[in-house]
Amino acid sequence: MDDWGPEKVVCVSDTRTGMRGVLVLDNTARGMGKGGTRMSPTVDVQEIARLARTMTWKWAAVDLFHGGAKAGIRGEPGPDPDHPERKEEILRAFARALSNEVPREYVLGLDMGLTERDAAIMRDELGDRGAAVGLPSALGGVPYDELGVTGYGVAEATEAAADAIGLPLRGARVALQGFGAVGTAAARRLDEQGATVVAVSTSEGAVHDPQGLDVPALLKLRAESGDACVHHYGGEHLPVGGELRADADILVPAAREDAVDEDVARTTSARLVVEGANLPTTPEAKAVLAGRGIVTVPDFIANAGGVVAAAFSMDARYSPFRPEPAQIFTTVATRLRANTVQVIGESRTRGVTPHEAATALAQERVREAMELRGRLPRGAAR
Ligand SMILES: NC(=O)c1ccc[n+]([C@@H]2O[C@H](COP(=O)([O-])OP(=O)(O)OC[C@H]3O[C@@H](n4cnc5c(N)ncnc54)[C@H](O)[C@@H]3O)[C@@H](O)[C@H]2O)c1
Repeated sequence: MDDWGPEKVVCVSDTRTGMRGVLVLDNTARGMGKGGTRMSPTVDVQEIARLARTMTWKWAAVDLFHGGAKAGIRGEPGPDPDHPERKEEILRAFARALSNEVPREYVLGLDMGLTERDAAIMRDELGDRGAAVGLPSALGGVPYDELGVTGYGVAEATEAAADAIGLPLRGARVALQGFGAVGTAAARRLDEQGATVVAVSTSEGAVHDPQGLDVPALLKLRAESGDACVHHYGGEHLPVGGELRADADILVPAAREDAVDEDVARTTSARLVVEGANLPTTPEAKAVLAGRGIVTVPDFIANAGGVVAAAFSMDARYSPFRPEPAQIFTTVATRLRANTVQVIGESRTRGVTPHEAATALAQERVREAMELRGRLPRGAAR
């Protein structure tokens, strides 16, 4: 709890189904609270409050008018063989318990542990078309991962950042960690942009070719055999993590947290790191990269494509028309490019890291909105 928020915390429970959950509205100065709904056995108020705060900064950094919020349901998200209806009962109980807040103050959505089908159930329970986003496409939802919106945005941010540091993307060598929803879409777009993708990994291993991998062939193998695609691709194979040490101009960690550690930061040949995953660089590594003059595009700037798509879904809730993917892609490209250039510029002028610059920018935007709405704490400097 501080001057930013949270504005409202609602804990809910239901003894009949055993449902326990929480909704946190963090800061709504720039617009109504929006953030996904997660289900995990360890959810607690503090975790959801922290994630809601992250959403406050994420929306402000991408300059879209929503505020920070997040919701969580405590429970096993997987199927319960002894009680197959249990998850649905819990989801319905959770949605009912929040009927005062949803959809006026919060819209249910997807995060860890929930699927599109779960979003459909919660929307059904509240009987309001506006109650949830993240719906299956048969109900008008936007399939972000299928479209590859986030990875596309990562590639657009990469091109803008490369331009900003005087490194033409055409011909630049890119090493990519992770070949899932984000990694595949980033690789596809980077290939279209003329970059040379020299290394790609999945949890099964990595493939490497200093002359450039055949990205369309790898994408085809990925569609056929998932993460095992790396075993079916010819050429040089590296162990998991080898891709981060490959000779490259640009590093795109798009798989997991803390992948770029101090050792990678000290030895990488890259001039640019673009964070496709959430929190892929340790704080120590960030400091080392900054010290070596290697520019990092922060996660909440580079992977905000999903957030932009979520904004379109929010807008489309009461419309009978499906949001047009072409319009989403254009907005993702324009916004993420502009934000990347602005954050790199500010980090140079202020002499701070891009992460610090991005956070400061987001905080200034929220502060300005609070001031305009008369929400600054008494005595705060105006
Ligand atoms: N999907 C989105 O729209 C989105 C939006 C914002 C942020 N993110 C973040 O991006 C990251 C990736 O998400 P995703 O949706 O692509 O997940 P995903 O599950 O679709 O794919 C993850 C990929 O990473 C690989 N991987 C896992 N551990 C690895 C390791 N140690 N080394 C190499 N590869 C490894 C997996 O094999 C898989 O190919 C996560 O941090 C996620 O939070 C995703």
